[in-house]
Amino acid sequence: MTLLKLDILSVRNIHRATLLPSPSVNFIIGPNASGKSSLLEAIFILGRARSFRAAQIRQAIEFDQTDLIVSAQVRQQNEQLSQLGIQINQQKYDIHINRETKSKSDLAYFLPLQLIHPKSYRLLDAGPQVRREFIDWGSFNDQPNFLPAWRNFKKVLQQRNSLLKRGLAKEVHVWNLELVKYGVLVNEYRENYIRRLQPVFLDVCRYFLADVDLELNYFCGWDREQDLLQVLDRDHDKDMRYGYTHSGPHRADFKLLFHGRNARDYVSRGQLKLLVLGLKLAQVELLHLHSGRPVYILIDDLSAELDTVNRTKLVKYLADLNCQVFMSSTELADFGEINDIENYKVFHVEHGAIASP
Ligand SMILES: Nc1ncnc2c1ncn2[C@@H]1O[C@H](COP(=O)(O)OP(=O)(O)OP(=O)(O)O)[C@@H](O)[C@H]1O
Repeated sequence: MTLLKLDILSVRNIHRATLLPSPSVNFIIGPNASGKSSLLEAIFILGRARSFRAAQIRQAIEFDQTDLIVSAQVRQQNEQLSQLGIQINQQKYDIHINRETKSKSDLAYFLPLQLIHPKSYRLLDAGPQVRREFIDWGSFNDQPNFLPAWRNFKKVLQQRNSLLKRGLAKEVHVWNLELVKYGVLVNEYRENYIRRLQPVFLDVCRYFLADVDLELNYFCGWDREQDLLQVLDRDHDKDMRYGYTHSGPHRADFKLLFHGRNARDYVSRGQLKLLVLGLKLAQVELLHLHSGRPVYILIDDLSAELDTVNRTKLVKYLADLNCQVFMSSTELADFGEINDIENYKVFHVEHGAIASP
């Protein structure tokens, strides 16, 4: 799939822009505060109906404007052309794919986006929520049945926690079976995903980091020696006392072991960045391998902390991936040696205006 044409209206300092991107690598360059991240944010909004920088998507609407609009013409794998668009104002959002109204999850499934931006490098050393989101993004794209199981699990968990807070012990017991039913399912999808991701991740890492011993160590959110139902029974008094559910897939996490030790405590910042890139690119590769669905890759501010050799390697790797890539930096030289890359385009951003020479 390829984004053939992109139209942006009122996304931060981009008042109006139209782009005809390369199906391969697109370099976005410009001085600080010119609007490079805003351009990537516009593409992200088109695929996820949210911002990657602001908690409220309406913060991305240009000052003094009421609505933002991002739309695109996409060529699908079967060569069919599709139109998709999103319009957002202070109160609501409208998503359309081929003139039909769609949901956020339809959009996310239609336009799988992998975003790598400065905060992404906190994947391994931030709290577990970001790692669960990482696994869930992969599981969602990998298994169509993951999303309904995950939604049901969330609903049941909320219900159970509300009963715990109200001290309704009998009712809590009734909900345990439902929690186990969906919790076990969510966990199966996640475990299956991590199992298949691991070898792809090792391959990607071998390209960037020679000779490293790496292992993804998944924790499902409860003591695996016991059934989740037994664990809920065991935790019952504690759950009642604190008013929330202590064990279950909502506590899942993973560690990356680097020569047997927790990577985040031992590797250099550059290595940490390469490992996170390895994890994110492994997700792209797996999706591609498994379902043939290409992923759009957005990389904001590539240059920080990677040396020129690794930047050149990364750009070469991305150019060979057969995915459409958009990446930003202040200078073209920040992308390393790009002479061997075929079919790339450069977009200059200045004061919110985007030009391609
Ligand atoms: N809602 C908004 N409406 C208009 N302008 C905005 C809005 N939000 C932010 N801006 C401005 O848009 C400009 C572009 O910001 P952006 O983060 O896209 O720049 P950038 O080129 O990625 O910069 P850097 O290289 O410093 O990361 C900034 O001057 C910012 O203050």
